[in-house]
Amino acid sequence: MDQASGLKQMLSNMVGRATPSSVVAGDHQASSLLAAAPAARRHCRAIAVAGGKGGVGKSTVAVNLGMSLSMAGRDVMLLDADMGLANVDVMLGLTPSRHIGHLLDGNCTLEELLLPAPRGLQVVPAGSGTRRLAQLDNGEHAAIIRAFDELARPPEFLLVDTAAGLSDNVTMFAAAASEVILVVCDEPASLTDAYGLTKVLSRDFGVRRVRMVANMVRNEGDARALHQKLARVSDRFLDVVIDFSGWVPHDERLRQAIRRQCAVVDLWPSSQSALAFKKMAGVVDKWAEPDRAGLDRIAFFGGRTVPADGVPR
Ligand SMILES: Nc1ncnc2c1ncn2[C@@H]1O[C@H](COP(=O)(O)OP(=O)(O)OP(=O)(O)O)[C@@H](O)[C@H]1O
Repeated sequence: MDQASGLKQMLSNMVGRATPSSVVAGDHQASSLLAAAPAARRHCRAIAVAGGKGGVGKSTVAVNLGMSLSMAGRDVMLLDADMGLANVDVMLGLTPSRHIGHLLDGNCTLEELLLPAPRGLQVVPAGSGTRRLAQLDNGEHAAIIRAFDELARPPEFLLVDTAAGLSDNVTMFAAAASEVILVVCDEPASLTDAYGLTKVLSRDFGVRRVRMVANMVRNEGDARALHQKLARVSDRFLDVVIDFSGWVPHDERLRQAIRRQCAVVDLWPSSQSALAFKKMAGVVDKWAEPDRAGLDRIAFFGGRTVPADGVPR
């Protein structure tokens, strides 16, 4: 067994045995957006938003992309996976009374954790200032992943806002997701950290494709140049494709929205950054179904679909 298969097997085993008693399927809060869902079966997919470096805009992209998909009529959850240093709830002005630690301790179900955010988005908060959450072991990460996979009615999209760095906290969630968005900005440390994360995901977890989003750039030319820099090195040394999946301009409106604890796509939908997120959501919505081969049960929703009647198969 090679290293990647060994790790996958290990994670798979953990997923199989680590579910806390509280992590059970229950009633999913009805989403009014379902009315907008097409009659066809809806696919459920998890998208990890990562980047390696701190401060590059991972949470910003996760929140605004998630809300843009929600505004387009999709059923979207956002998991704040920056355990112990959560900030999605702060960015959106939400006041959670419970967090993922309560789920792991068996004190609530995942459904009870869901916090309604504006525009139909549902947020799963991670605790802040909680050392225990910052030190979760892989069994606990696996239990969180499994809780989503056991939802009676999974969402169409789960956005997972990951932490900075290369810890298991990041790699577990990114490896379980069907897609990884790599947020990169035009700084050497952002490029090297993004490359480092891609290397670990490809070498140790068999990830074969990541999607790069350039953030805080001046224009599309700069964004594509940034992508070229990263793709050139990874083409040479790694067995992974880095797709260009969009760019977000540096936008003072976005900063102002954050200060007001709002998503810019909600507060100023005509701003440059909001338009970029809207366009990105259109691209993400059209991504082909991920190839789940070899991912076994380490899965946020692997292969699951929900038909328009809401009854999972
Ligand atoms: N497109 C943008 N235009 C202007 N400012 C931005 C943009 N994207 C992000 N920022 C600024 O960068 C800050 C950091 O963004 P964010 O918190 O999303 O980064 P992060 O990668 O999630 O950080 P961490 O790893 O520390 O959680 C934001 O508070 C915001 O002020």
